[in-house]
Amino acid sequence: MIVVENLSKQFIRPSTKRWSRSKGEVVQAVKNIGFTAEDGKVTGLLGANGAGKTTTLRMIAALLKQDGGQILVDGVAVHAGEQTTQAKMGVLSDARGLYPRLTARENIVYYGVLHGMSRQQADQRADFLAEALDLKSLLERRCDGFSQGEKMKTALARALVHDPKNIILDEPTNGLDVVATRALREFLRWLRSPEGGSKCIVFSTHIMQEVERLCDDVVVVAHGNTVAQGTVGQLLEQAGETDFEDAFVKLAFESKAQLRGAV
Ligand SMILES: Nc1ncnc2c1ncn2[C@@H]1O[C@H](COP(=O)(O)OP(=O)(O)OP(=O)(O)O)[C@@H](O)[C@H]1O
Repeated sequence: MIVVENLSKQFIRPSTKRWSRSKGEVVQAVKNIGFTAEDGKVTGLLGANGAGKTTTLRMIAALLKQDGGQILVDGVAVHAGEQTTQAKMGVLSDARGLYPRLTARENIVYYGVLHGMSRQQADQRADFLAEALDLKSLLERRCDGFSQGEKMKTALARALVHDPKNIILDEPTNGLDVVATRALREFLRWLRSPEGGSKCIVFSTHIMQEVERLCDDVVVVAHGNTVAQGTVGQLLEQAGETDFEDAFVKLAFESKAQLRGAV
């Protein structure tokens, strides 16, 4: 289970003016994000471009230090760069970061060994994940030259090699065709089921269909803030709409205008 409370993060974007004395522009990427993602559920972070989804997921994954707020993963506080919570999490970030000279299997096994698995265990797990993600024909190929979708599937298998209880996915269907997207959706449904281990899955997206088809719970993020959380049905009701896209636009953009006005 992942609990996020009052999360905030700003960046300084360096000045583009060569002789400027200013340190740069302050970008408040995350202002106040909070939500709970439960075990056995798929929680979707839904927001427009630049809403703060990736920044939030990177803080949950302990890849980036927050300025304020707290994150608990299975009751343990996340501290950026520390291993404590990383072992409990599988993270697929936007920078897929595979080693191009290694085969898909070597990439997956290497990661497993880093997580304390024996080579044999990691090898067996690579076979299992390759079967589940339709990756078998790629396992012994070097990642150099993989298509976007092939890279994504390999990176996903690598993120799941140590069978983590919590799974963080940043736009996982990016670059996947319709067949691969369906297969991934099926696999995520299995992971959240009791047979698949009742995993806690959090993923970011701006694709409405994905949210409607997969998410048990949706967190609407706008302009660095959580503006709504609930099931698709609850959000439709809250917005007074029958179409989910209309509901999202209402919740995200009308709240965004209000939040901007409040600053
Ligand atoms: N390292 C950084 N330096 C400066 N600004 C940043 C940095 N990382 C993110 N930002 C800014 O923070 C804001 C939120 O970015 P973030 O990537 O979290 O949004 P997002 O919701 O994931 O967007 P998208 O759907 O387009 O990926 C954006 O305005 C972005 O330009």
